[in-house]
Amino acid sequence: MPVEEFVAGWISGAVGLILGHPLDTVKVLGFFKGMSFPIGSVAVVNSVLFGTYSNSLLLLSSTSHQARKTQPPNYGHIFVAGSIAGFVQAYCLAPFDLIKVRLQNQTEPRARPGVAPSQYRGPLHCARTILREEGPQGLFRGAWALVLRDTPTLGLYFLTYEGLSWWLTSDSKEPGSATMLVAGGFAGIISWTTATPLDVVKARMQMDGLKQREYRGLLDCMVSSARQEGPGVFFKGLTLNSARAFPVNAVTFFSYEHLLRLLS
Ligand SMILES: CN(C)C(=N)NCCC[C@H](N)C(=O)O
Repeated sequence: MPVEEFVAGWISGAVGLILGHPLDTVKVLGFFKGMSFPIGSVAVVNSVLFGTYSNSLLLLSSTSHQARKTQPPNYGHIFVAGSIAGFVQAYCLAPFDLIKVRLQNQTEPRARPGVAPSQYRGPLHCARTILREEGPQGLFRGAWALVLRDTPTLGLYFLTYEGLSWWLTSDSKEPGSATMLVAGGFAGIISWTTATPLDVVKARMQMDGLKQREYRGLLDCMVSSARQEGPGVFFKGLTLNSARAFPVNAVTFFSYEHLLRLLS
């Protein structure tokens, strides 16, 4: 199994996250809060994402990453391989994403005189508190919403990247850096636009375990959110998601492709 895609995915994920974390935290609350933690986790999850995608595509279409640049694989294979990767990485991502959202939602990162201290002192304390108060399943709160959010949208993510790359590159040539940046950026925007409704539901399910449980499940969360706030509630954060998705994923694919060329 080629492992260079896992290594390139790991490093490119870290590079993309650093660029996008401030906007991601503004979407949830604050700025560079809680970035140290997702750097390690999102980089690993990105490694799982790109490594699983590339090896699934190799199994489905028997074309290696290098060969795919001269002969385009079947777009159906790309979508299925991307969806498989989306499903697998969502389970790896779930506990890390939950801790990130809980930390980002804290208004007071450090105790101040006269202000009630935040519930979590950091990622490890957050994980220990969730395990103690909500049990092991507490670390997977919102996991189903994450799986439903990422499985189809990551199929679309890789389909957009491969399709645009192929369309922007003249025959039998390797995609240039500008193509990687543009195709990666649009892959990010299109996938995050379609992911936003379930991204909203996921964040609500992840915060639900904090105090008294408000939702009886994923469907109840969707129905009561729409009933209380109108269908527009599912597009909260769309602008921020899209604004951060272009640069983050442009840089992610750019660094991934160039690292692969170095490593293989
Ligand atoms: C729509 N979704 C969930 C995605 N496109 N995920 C894959 C890209 C993740 C990238 N590190 C980012 O934060 O945008």
